[in-house]
Formats: sequence, structure tokens, C-alpha cells
Amino acid sequence: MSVSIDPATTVSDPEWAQRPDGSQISVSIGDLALDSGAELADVTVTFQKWGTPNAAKDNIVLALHALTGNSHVTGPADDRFSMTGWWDGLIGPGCAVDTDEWCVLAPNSIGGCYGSTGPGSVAPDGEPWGSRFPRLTVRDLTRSEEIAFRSLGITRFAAVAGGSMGGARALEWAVTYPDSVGAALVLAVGARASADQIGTQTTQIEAIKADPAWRGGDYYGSGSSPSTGMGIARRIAHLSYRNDRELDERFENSAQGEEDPLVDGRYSVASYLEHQAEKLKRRFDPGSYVVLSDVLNNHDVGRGRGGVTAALNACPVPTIVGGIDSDRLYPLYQQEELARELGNCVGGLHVIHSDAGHDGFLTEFEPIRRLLVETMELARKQR
Ligand SMILES: CC(=O)SCCNC(=O)CCNC(=O)[C@H](O)C(C)(C)COP(=O)(O)OP(=O)(O)OC[C@H]1O[C@@H](n2cnc3c(N)ncnc32)[C@H](O)[C@@H]1OP(=O)(O)O
Ligand SMILES: N[C@@H](CCO)C(=O)O
Repeated sequence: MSVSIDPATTVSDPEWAQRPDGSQISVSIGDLALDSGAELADVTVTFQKWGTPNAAKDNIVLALHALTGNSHVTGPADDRFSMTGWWDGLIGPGCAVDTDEWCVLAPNSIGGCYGSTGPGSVAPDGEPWGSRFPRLTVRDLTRSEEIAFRSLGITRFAAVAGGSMGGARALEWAVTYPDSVGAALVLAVGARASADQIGTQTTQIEAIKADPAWRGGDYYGSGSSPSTGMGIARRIAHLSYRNDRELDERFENSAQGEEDPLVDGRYSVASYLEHQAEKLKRRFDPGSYVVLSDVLNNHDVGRGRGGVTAALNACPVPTIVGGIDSDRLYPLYQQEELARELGNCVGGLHVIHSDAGHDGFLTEFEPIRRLLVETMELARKQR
């Protein structure tokens, strides 16, 4: 295994730990055995860090991003990341996760397009993975992270935290590696994908694959990309990320500006969705969107563990579970199940009030801040 920074130079373990806040660090973990029985060759896991590990390495926190997120958890938009950190203001000196005390590591998920191995990465034969990229599960993502961090000498995290796909990753971390997790914060997710989620996400995948530029997944290097398909997928997704009442209060059935929807103009909500689609096209790879949407479909914490209830019951990690009352993609009953069945759920289900729907795990700063503070208090007790 080798460790490199940004991402060329190979360095030794103590050096990565001293790198400045926000540094991008890349770890080669070799071949990764997957849940499907396949193997992903020559895998790289990249991550960013804030704060510094202490000598005992018992102050390290894992922040896990959602579907189209990345390692840029905190800080302003920059050249590398065109969006503000997804929990900006919650992680940093003096913040809920105070990086004067804690060292936060945020891995880019494999399958994505922000540095860790994904379908657009170059395979060992020198060609992009494309259609050859294997199907992944959330457990494959966490396994790649566990191997990468263990290679850096990290065998235990004081806390793991995330929402949506990040929540699924945090849950898998707690269930798969209970001895390696002091406390967990699991937000806006369920124990397994529901039929509704699989239906919606499969429809999004099909929208991308229906784009002629998809070329069976082998469009890398072709000069075009199925971004039109991904734009449609994102519109469908974004509707599921917001609440129907909130959308109607904001947009009603009004026209966009001076446009006339009865002639050739757009409705305001259609313009809003188009804007969200265009933004994603500028920063995300359609192939990764397909792979990671499928990862969400494959989420099942009970697979191979005697079912969801048995898997959750057996998890001893002190876990805080949060859900959003207007979330129509991951409705509250799914977090109620987590809170009820997890072996060591702390404080029952924490309901976050938001008009924003699923996106509340990103937009509701104060409730998320409080849950992070509680999680870090739990983590402190476990040290
Ligand atoms: C961990 C992770 O999940 S990382 C990934 C998270 N980030 C993303 O997914 C990026 C996409 N953005 C979003 O999902 C959301 O904007 C959030 C969750 C980040 C923030 O939500 P909110 O603050 O409620 O933003 P909202 O839904 O109101 O969207 C605002 C945008 O819509 C635009 N908009 C609003 N109305 C219209 C309209 N009628 N026509 C066109 N654009 C419109 C605004 O100008 C604004 O644009 P900007 O984001 O380029 O500044
Ligand atoms: N806005 C988030 C929502 C998915 O959970 C994302 O794109 O990752």
C-alpha cells in the first residue's frame, strides 16, 4: 500500500497527519473484494482531513458524504470543489465538531468522481473502467475505507456521522466494525432501501442509460457525456429531496418570469429543477451517478446477517438517529425502525422539523449542530 498527497508523492504515515486542514490525501489499497463476489482492482481511496490526530489516535471522526457529495465537508467553494462544504460551519475550530479537539477525516466514496476509484478512473489496463466497473454495495464502500484507514494506523474512530447515503455508510460502519466506532450519528436513512427508493432510483438510472451518449457506459474519452440523461435523473431526484408542500408554497403553478407555459415557456418549478440539473452537470459524472444510485438500491444492513432486525439488535455502538419530518424519500418510519431496533440507540428518534424534506439534513443547521454536539459528547465518554 502507498500513501500519497495531492496525489503524487508517496509519504509515510506521520506526514499525512501533519498536513494542513483541508489537505487531500490518497491511499492505494490494492484489490478490493466486493459483496458481489467480484474484485475491483487497484483501488484508491482519497480523503480530506481537518485537525490533527493525537498520539493515541483516539480523537478521529469520520464524516461521510451523501450521493453526490464529496470530501469537502467544510469551507467555501474553491477550484477543486465547486460547492460550499456540505456541513460548512459545523466542523472546524470552535464548531460542533471542534477540530482543535477532533481530527475529522472525510473519504470520497469509491464509485464516485472526486478522487477515489470510480467508473471514470483508469483501470490497470490503462483504459477507463466504464462499463466494466462492478456493482457496489454500501458495505463495499465502508470496506474500502476501513482498509485505507487501517493502512494509516487508524483502527478506531471516535465517531462516524452522515446523512442519506452518508447515513447508510455510518450505519454500515457501526454494524460492520462495532469495535472501531465509538459513537455514530445516522441521519435521514433507513435500514435497507425501500421499494419506493429503488423504484425512483432505478428510474433515474434508466434516464441516464437512455441518453445516446451513454454508449453502454463507455463514453469516457468519446468527447460526449450522457449529461442530458443525468439532468433528467437529477430533476426526478431533486423532487424527492424536497417536500411537495414546500415546493408548492415556493413555486405554485406560476410561470417562470415573463415566460408563458401555455405557449413555449416554463413553469417556475421546471426552471428551478433545470437549474439544479445544470449545476449537477457541471460537477458530477453520470457514470458515478449510475453506480452510486445502484449502491443506494443495494443498501441492506441485514443482508447476510439474518435480516435487518437481527443486524440492528446486535449493534452495540451508541448511536444517535435523526430523521426529518417532511422527508418523503426516507420517511420517518424508516428512522423509527432504526431507533427501535438498534442495540444501543441513544435518546430515541430525534425528529428534525424542516419544510425542506430530505435535504433538511443539509439545510437545518441548528438541529444538525445539536445532534453533532450530542454525538461528540457520546464519543468523549467512549474514549
Ligand atoms: C453531502 C451531500 O449531500 S453533498 C451534496 C449537496 N449539495 C447538492 O446536492 C447541491 C445541489 N443543491 C441542493 O441540493 C440544495 O440547493 C441544497 C440542499 C444544497 C441547499 O438547499 P436550499 O438552500 O434550500 O436551496 P434551494 O433548493 O432553494 O435552491 C437554491 C437555488 O435554486 C435557484 N432557484 C430558485 N428558484 C429558481 C427558479 N425559479 N429558476 C431557476 N433557479 C431557481 C436559486 O437561484 C439557487 O441557486 P444557487 O444554488 O445556484 O445559488
Ligand atoms: N443533495 C444530496 C441529496 C442526496 O441525499 C446529494 O445530492 O447528495
